[in-house]
Amino acid sequence: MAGERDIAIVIGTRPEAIKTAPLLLAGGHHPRLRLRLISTGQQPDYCRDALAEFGLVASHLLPAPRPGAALDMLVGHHARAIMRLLRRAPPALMLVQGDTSSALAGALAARALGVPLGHVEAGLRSGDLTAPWPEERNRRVIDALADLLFAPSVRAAARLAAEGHDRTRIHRTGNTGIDALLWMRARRGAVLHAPARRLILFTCHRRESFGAPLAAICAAVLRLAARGDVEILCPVHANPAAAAPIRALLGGRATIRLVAALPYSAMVDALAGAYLILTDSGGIQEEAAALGTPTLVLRRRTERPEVLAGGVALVGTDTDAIVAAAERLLDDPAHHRAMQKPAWPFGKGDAAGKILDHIEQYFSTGRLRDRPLLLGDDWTKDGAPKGA
Ligand SMILES: CC(=O)N[C@@H]1[C@@H](OP(=O)(O)OP(=O)(O)OC[C@H]2O[C@@H](n3ccc(=O)[nH]c3=O)[C@H](O)[C@@H]2O)O[C@H](CO)[C@@H](O)[C@@H]1O
Repeated sequence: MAGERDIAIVIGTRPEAIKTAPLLLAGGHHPRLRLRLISTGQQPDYCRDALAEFGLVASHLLPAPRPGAALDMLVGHHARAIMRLLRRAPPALMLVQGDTSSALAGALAARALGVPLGHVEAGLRSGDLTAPWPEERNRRVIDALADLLFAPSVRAAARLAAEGHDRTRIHRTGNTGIDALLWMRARRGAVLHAPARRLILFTCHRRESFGAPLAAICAAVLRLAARGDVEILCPVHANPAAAAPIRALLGGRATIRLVAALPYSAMVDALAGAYLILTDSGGIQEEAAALGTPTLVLRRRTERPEVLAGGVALVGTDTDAIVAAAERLLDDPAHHRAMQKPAWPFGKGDAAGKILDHIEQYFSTGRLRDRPLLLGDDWTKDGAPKGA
């Protein structure tokens, strides 16, 4: 259509597919923006399956890197492939989501092509470059390269301002992961809680968990499984570095179900129906907070401290600490009820529409808003969030 702006969205992994789906759904019939998805091939099957859950297909699938390529080699591989695809007809704007190698590659390619860049989920920080690695590094670099910073929370927007980013580029939109969660929940049936044996949903796939931390986490899971009053469901990530030890340590137990990665629809059912969630995932922290499912985060650090006010607790990777926190939730109904508090620090599911509005404004005014978004009823004069 004449006058349409071409927006290229780069994705590479399952969470990126899930978190960009709402943008495609919201922008599907936009009169002035034409959105298309470029899948880098970092996790092609996960992306294809996750998009299919929303009735979506990527417009382009780039050649996958050779198996076993080192993580930082992926960035160069994906960036070159993106530039080869776009250099003859660069888009009006590129969007990347989150903090993966594909997201960093998309940001570098946008800069090399001279194309404006938007970052969805900008400003998440753990404050530790080693945890999570390389995501903390990736998102800091992407934010330094981006023209539009879509912050998922008040804290993330404040962090960007504190880092000196131009406040007129910072837009507090909420996270599209909540849009995806609510979209899927609206299409699923009522939540079925297992009356007799309570469901514990367990996922673990982060690089910094590999080795001793993962062994300690699995030792905690085995102790909980031995109680006899819980059923543990563990969707095993395709990454062999996570899958092999989990299968070796947890396989063959009657009360532990190891399954392949769940379709997003089934995952949302499990998140809503679980009595307790044990996870080192990032997105699941946001989803669990919104659903009010008590969750123990199996990490040293989280870039989502906003969720810790509700029913999500950071417990680390020590076996005894995980067992103690889980058993308190299993044996103290009042404590479990107190943790069943939905919290919405990452928005109410309208982030995609806000992002598209800001993109349109960027094009229509040719520059960003005059009045920095950070001043207003949520913010003090020096840009700190009120009550933070
Ligand atoms: C440092 C960090 O935290 N970075 C995060 C990381 O994503 P993550 O840690 O959230 O990754 P996963 O846990 O793999 O995916 C989670 C999604 O997948 C769904 N799911 C899970 C298991 C399954 O069997 N079936 C599913 O459907 C689940 O409900 C959820 O929506 O990278 C993203 C992209 O850059 C970032 O945005 C995000 O901050």
